[in-house]
Amino acid sequence: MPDTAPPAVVLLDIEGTIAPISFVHEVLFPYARTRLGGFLARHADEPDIVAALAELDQITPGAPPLETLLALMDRDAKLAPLKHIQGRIWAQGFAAGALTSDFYPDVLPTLQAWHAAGTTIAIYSSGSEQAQRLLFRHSIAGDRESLISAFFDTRIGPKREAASYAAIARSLAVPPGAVLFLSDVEAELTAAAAAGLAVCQLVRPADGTIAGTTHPHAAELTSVARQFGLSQPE
Ligand SMILES: CSCCC(=O)C(=O)COP(=O)(O)O
Ligand SMILES: [Mg+2]
Repeated sequence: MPDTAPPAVVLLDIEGTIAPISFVHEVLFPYARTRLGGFLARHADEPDIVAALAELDQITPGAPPLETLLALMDRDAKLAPLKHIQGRIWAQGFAAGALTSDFYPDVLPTLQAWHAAGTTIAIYSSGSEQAQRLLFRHSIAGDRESLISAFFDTRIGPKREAASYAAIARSLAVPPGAVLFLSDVEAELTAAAAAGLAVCQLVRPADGTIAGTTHPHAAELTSVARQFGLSQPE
């Protein structure tokens, strides 16, 4: 057992941490990409889409929105307006039953055990808050959104900047040291550690993640639970 108290809050990344990279890149991203043109044709006059396109226009002034969004998708840009539009398209896919979220097998049972033990669980992903909620609502085990107390996206700040993690701890009203952040990306963990969070890298064999040398690592959430004194699923 670890000699420090278990974290009060576990903050989790999505892609590569709780959901396979292949699901995000081979299912979600293509789903949004192929429907983007039709979506814009039907929804470009809705207030949230007008706002997202206006934000994009500040990045690439005067460029056609469809071309800009496709180019941003091609380089996997983690920009809030792109993420908002992807989230809106995925919402239609989930509602139609064309999409079901894919979590690693250890994820939902372990989150359930942590939640039952009173650990606060929060998400921090580049995906929009709406998209994050959809993922939990449409799990293969049914609606699991209630496991999660807070959802953070890049509106709170970039994932590779320490200030974002300090802002998340403030928003959760806990000291940074009470939060354990889990991600597959070393640069995100380094930023979180600089803000005073405890961190652990998820090194998922299925994703081919390479363990860094700086932070503790684990192949599954059950191993995270062992290392940090959190509950185990039954
Ligand atoms: C429904 S969540 C989609 C995740 C996403 O859009 C993405 O870019 C992955 O980013 P993460 O910060 O979770 O690695
Ligand atoms: Mg990730």
